[in-house]
Amino acid sequence: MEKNAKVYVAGHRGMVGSAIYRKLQKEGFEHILVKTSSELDLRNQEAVAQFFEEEKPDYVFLAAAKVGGIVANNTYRADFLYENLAIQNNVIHSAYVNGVKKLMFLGSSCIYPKMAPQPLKEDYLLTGTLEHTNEPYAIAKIAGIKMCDAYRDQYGCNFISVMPTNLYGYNDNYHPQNSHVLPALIRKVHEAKVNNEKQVTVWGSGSPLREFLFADDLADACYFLMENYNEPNLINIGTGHDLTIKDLALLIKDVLGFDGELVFDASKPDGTPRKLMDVSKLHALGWKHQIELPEGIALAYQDFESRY
Ligand SMILES: NC(=O)c1ccc[n+]([C@@H]2O[C@H](COP(=O)([O-])OP(=O)(O)OC[C@H]3O[C@@H](n4cnc5c(N)ncnc54)[C@H](OP(=O)(O)O)[C@@H]3O)[C@@H](O)[C@H]2O)c1
Ligand SMILES: C[C@@H]1O[C@H](OP(=O)(O)OP(=O)(O)OC[C@H]2O[C@@H](n3cnc4c(=O)[nH]c(N)nc43)[C@H](O)[C@@H]2O)[C@@H](O)[C@H](O)[C@@H]1O
Repeated sequence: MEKNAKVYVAGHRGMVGSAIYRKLQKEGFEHILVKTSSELDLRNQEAVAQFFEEEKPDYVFLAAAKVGGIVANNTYRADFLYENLAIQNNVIHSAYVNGVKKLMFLGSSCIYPKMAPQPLKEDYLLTGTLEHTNEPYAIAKIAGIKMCDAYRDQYGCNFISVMPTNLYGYNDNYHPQNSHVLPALIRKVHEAKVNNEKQVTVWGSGSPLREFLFADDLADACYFLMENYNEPNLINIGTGHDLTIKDLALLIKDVLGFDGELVFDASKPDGTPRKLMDVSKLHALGWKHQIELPEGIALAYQDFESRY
């Protein structure tokens, strides 16, 4: 990407979008285009078409989406399907109509079959049934991947799809019900500590395994792939390491300095037993993550404390 190119970051206020925005600023890009959802609702096809017609961005990072944890996905099933399909259909099609040089679509590790072999290879897409709790969201993301590849086949568009693992970091969502596990546990452990409570409730059994990548590492990977990856088909982005939810909770207790007990709420869903990404394709290209979990949790906690 030329430093004087016009780069549109859709979702620049979100955890991922803001990390990509920071990365582009650090790399010296002069024309970074951003819009809040109240300035430009990406579900509005006409508004998106007009925006692309007027602005004609050269590159697009599509980091705008309706995003949430397992309970949010399972509660707002229609919204996760409709809003994500609408956003990505409008942005990907308008990018084609207006000759965008390259677009990056962000998917998620939940696109893979619930019981796929681990670690998850990119080829496992559509080889089995999905996890029920986030199936609408996963279907939307799979549609986005297929749309990028179809526009490449028919119109020669250089639209790439990247599949990040579970993410955390600055500007995360700490909503008590709708957030992902890592920010939710930071919030719950913090509140137990400051309120002198003796225990913290962890959803599910604690036995599922999850992989976590710091969002600024993801932004670095997105920049690297925007510069170096021009192929059809998706590419995984992760650390290649995972841990149980129970061990994650114990680590967060340790980093935050809370000595209370963990209590497990079996009424909440476990979701996919494991979704460890095979990141050999990305490593072969020459990219590897930098921030390990203990350091990342400490950084995220500092951010949480500065905002709440
Ligand atoms: N978080 C994770 O663990 C994770 C893991 C894998 C992949 N991803 C992917 O990474 C991307 C970003 O996720 P995130 O965690 O950064 O989410 P986030 O923090 O919730 O940010 C989502 C962003 O999307 C924007 N947005 C939502 N609806 C919109 C609409 N109708 N019109 C315009 N903008 C809209 C929001 O804009 P405003 O702030 O202006 O309202 C917000 O900035 C998504 O594609 C997600 O699937 C996330
Ligand atoms: C990357 C994201 O992965 C998401 O799946 P997924 O990792 O199970 O989503 P999470 O909400 O992060 O849940 C991961 C695991 O953590 C457990 N967990 C324990 N305590 C909590 C808590 O307080 N809050 C939350 N949220 N979970 C908690 C949860 O039951 C589940 O087994 C998908 O729903 C999204 O679509 C997206 O793909």
